[in-house]
Amino acid sequence: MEAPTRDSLRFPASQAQHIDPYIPSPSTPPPSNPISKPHVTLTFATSLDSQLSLAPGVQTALSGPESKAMTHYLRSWHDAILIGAGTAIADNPSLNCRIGGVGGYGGEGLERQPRPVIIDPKGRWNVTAESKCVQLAASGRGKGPWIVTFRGAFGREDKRRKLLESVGGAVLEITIVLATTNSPMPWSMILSVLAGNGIKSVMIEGGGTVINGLISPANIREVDSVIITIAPVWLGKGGVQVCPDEREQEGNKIPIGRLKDVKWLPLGDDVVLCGRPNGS
Ligand SMILES: NC(=O)C1=CN([C@@H]2O[C@H](COP(=O)(O)OP(=O)(O)OC[C@H]3O[C@@H](n4cnc5c(N)ncnc54)[C@H](OP(=O)(O)O)[C@@H]3O)[C@@H](O)[C@H]2O)C=CC1
Ligand SMILES: Nc1nc(O)c(N)c(N[C@@H]2O[C@H](COP(=O)(O)O)[C@@H](O)[C@H]2O)n1
Repeated sequence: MEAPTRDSLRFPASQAQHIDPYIPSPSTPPPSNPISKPHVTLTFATSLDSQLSLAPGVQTALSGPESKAMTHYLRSWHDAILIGAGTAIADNPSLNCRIGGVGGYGGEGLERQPRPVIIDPKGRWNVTAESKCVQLAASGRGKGPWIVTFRGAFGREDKRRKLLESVGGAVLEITIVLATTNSPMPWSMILSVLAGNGIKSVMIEGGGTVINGLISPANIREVDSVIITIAPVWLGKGGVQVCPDEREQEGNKIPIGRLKDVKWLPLGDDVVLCGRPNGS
């Protein structure tokens, strides 16, 4: 293995040992046989007022350097990293792993680089050769992105499809009859498409629509573990909030859910909360 590059990140083993039980890592490798659903780690950074960013469409740095390194450690142990179209458009993200020793940052080829996956049912993301994740794939520092979409959103001749394919990415199409054109894709279907394409573990990073959808009672069973960075900052009203729809039972409001196997890990100025949804 080559030496890690100067711009690579490092996450110490003394901290990684607390995270490893929640992810498919050396101590808990994924199964070798084909699976119907990948391991799902839901992971994001939030403010003290439960917000992901200052405003819709705005990227906001919340994680400090230590928790950012933790996120890249997670990226190094998942086959894929998934975001919604809103995040792809707002952030122009890299979606690669910059931990020293992985492919492109001192390691061989694309070893332990996650596959970027963007949920874009209507083909809203204007991915170009200048998009960061495309540039990284073209220069061997990340895998080509996959877009999961409805059949027809990207035509056969759509130049975005050809661009993705030229860097090892793809458009994965779902054919399904939904109640309305705005109905969400069922998460079970998204995850089964990923499993069918060899993905055994996926970390889902956001944004608000994706997270609130996954922590709703209908979908929370799809989530295996939750790793949340909490930054010591209030962003104020008007940001992108993590707050799922309320839940009622026999006319009374009840909690959406609670985590079990909880661990709190201070990392720099932030604290990282690990847990598993009760029932998973
Ligand atoms: N702090 C953090 O850790 C993170 C912060 N962010 C921030 O979050 C914000 C973006 O959040 P948001 O605007 O809610 O966008 P999202 O990234 O959640 O994307 C939402 C869009 O993705 C598509 N989508 C999501 N789920 C589904 C589904 N089940 N089926 C079909 N389509 C789906 C829809 O596209 P369509 O509308 O075309 O149907 C939807 O409008 C940005 O400001 C970003 O910076 C993002 C990630 C992490
Ligand atoms: N862990 C974390 N902390 C923050 O403060 C963030 N804003 C995010 N955002 C997520 O990371 C993506 C950007 O990552 P790259 O460095 O460009 O690879 C962004 O798209 C969000 O998914 N995450």
